[in-house]
Amino acid sequence: MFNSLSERLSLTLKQITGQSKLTEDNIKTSLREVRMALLEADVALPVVKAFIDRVKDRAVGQEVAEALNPGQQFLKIVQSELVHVMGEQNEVLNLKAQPPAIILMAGLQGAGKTTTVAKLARFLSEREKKKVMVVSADIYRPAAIQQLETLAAEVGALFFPSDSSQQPERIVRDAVDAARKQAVDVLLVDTAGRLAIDEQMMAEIKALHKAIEPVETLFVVDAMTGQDAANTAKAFNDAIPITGVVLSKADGDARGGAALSVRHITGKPIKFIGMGEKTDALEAFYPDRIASRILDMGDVLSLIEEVERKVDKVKAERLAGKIKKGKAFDLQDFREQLDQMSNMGGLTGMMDKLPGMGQMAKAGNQLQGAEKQFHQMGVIIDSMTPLERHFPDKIVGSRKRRIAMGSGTQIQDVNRLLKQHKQMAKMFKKVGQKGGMQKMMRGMGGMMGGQGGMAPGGGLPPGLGGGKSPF
Ligand SMILES: Nc1nc2c(ncn2[C@@H]2O[C@H](COP(=O)(O)OP(=O)(O)OP(=O)(O)O)[C@@H](O)[C@H]2O)c(=O)[nH]1
Repeated sequence: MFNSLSERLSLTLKQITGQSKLTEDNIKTSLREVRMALLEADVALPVVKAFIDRVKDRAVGQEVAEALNPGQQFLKIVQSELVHVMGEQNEVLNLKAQPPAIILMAGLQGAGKTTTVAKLARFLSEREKKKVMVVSADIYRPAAIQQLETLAAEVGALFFPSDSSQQPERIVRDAVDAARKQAVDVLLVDTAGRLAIDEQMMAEIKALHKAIEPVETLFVVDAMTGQDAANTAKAFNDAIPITGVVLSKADGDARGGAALSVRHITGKPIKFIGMGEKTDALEAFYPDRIASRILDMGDVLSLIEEVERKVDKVKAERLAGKIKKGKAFDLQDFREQLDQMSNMGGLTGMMDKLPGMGQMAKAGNQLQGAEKQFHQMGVIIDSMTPLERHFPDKIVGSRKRRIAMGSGTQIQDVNRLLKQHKQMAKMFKKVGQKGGMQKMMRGMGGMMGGQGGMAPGGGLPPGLGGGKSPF
């Protein structure tokens, strides 16, 4: 995410770090570099201009903190201006309405509306404990209604059926009635996309807006379209006031132009970012956290939240208890650890959020190689019987060949997995015997489990933002 911008800015800021003093001259060079970095990231020109002016004013002005050197000082100003340009704070959804609170979703074709409706439904029901209903008013693409129905079932939201012979206005009015009768807290309304913002789209959505008076109107834009995303959102907002923007596909956006332009150009906040195709890949938009990611300073808070949400605490506690009691770490335990890691977005997903690791994550090939290997290990373990997973030492040569065949791998892959597991099991045994559990958990960043892994600040190695482990 935002790799190119982050790389460019990190380089620029490194250059100025060596300076003993911030002068008009060396600021000029650095500002030019920052400007170039922003333009290359496809940030809209008025935003770049305003950004550079503010950084310049503050850097040349009276902001000398004694504890900082000029490079750090400059970095601090750039960071706080990045936060400023993205809107300072996270803006939460406004759900204060006579139930159902209605959220109208709009966006261009393929922007990611339907996926975002499903993600939001999941977000609201899982995290906010709301009863959610979804409805599609897209009568032009029958598959869109079906797509929403499937996704609704996946995320456990109520689905209000509609079909392409109906009028969008009728559909949404009926959905509101149904939602009211079923005591639904939030009704999410998916609408048809268009290739561009045209009169027909606006007329239809205006009518819908009038009919249901949504408490939130969210415009979904594809982050990869850069500053165009901000301009499209502005054009839409000029016709119907939106309450916020959802930036989809931010996971594939190396530039960051949309994230940095939307607020300034539209005056509206980005409320969420889409970070993948799956229904759990939605993050609330925090300007300060995104600024840290852009500057490769990590986003430890998001990582901790993710650990808390995604790590299966029951399994992690069970493993911690097992090891403390000196019981064997078997292949089933190993499999569960692989699953936990994959839930966390794999190695690359985690690295991206650790300070200073962004560049490493970008170097990516090795990481991707490791991810592939983890995936392969999972498949191999799945091809074993429960007994084999529990007693891997008993797996004989002929079974290894069958396991390799069953998992589409080679016998040497199976051997490698068994060897790696043996080493891990040995380490766990030693740790269990010596009561060195705490030390090991701390060393492993607590990701492998135990109470410490789940506590805020305990999920990361000290020095990487995790602070003291509660162990
Ligand atoms: N990588 C990634 N892909 C996404 C994200 N959000 C949506 N997509 C993908 O983008 C494509 C289009 O998403 P849809 O949700 O169907 O888009 P839409 O706006 O409803 O499309 P129309 O109904 O045709 O206007 C799908 O392949 C989604 O899986 C995201 O945050 N990250």
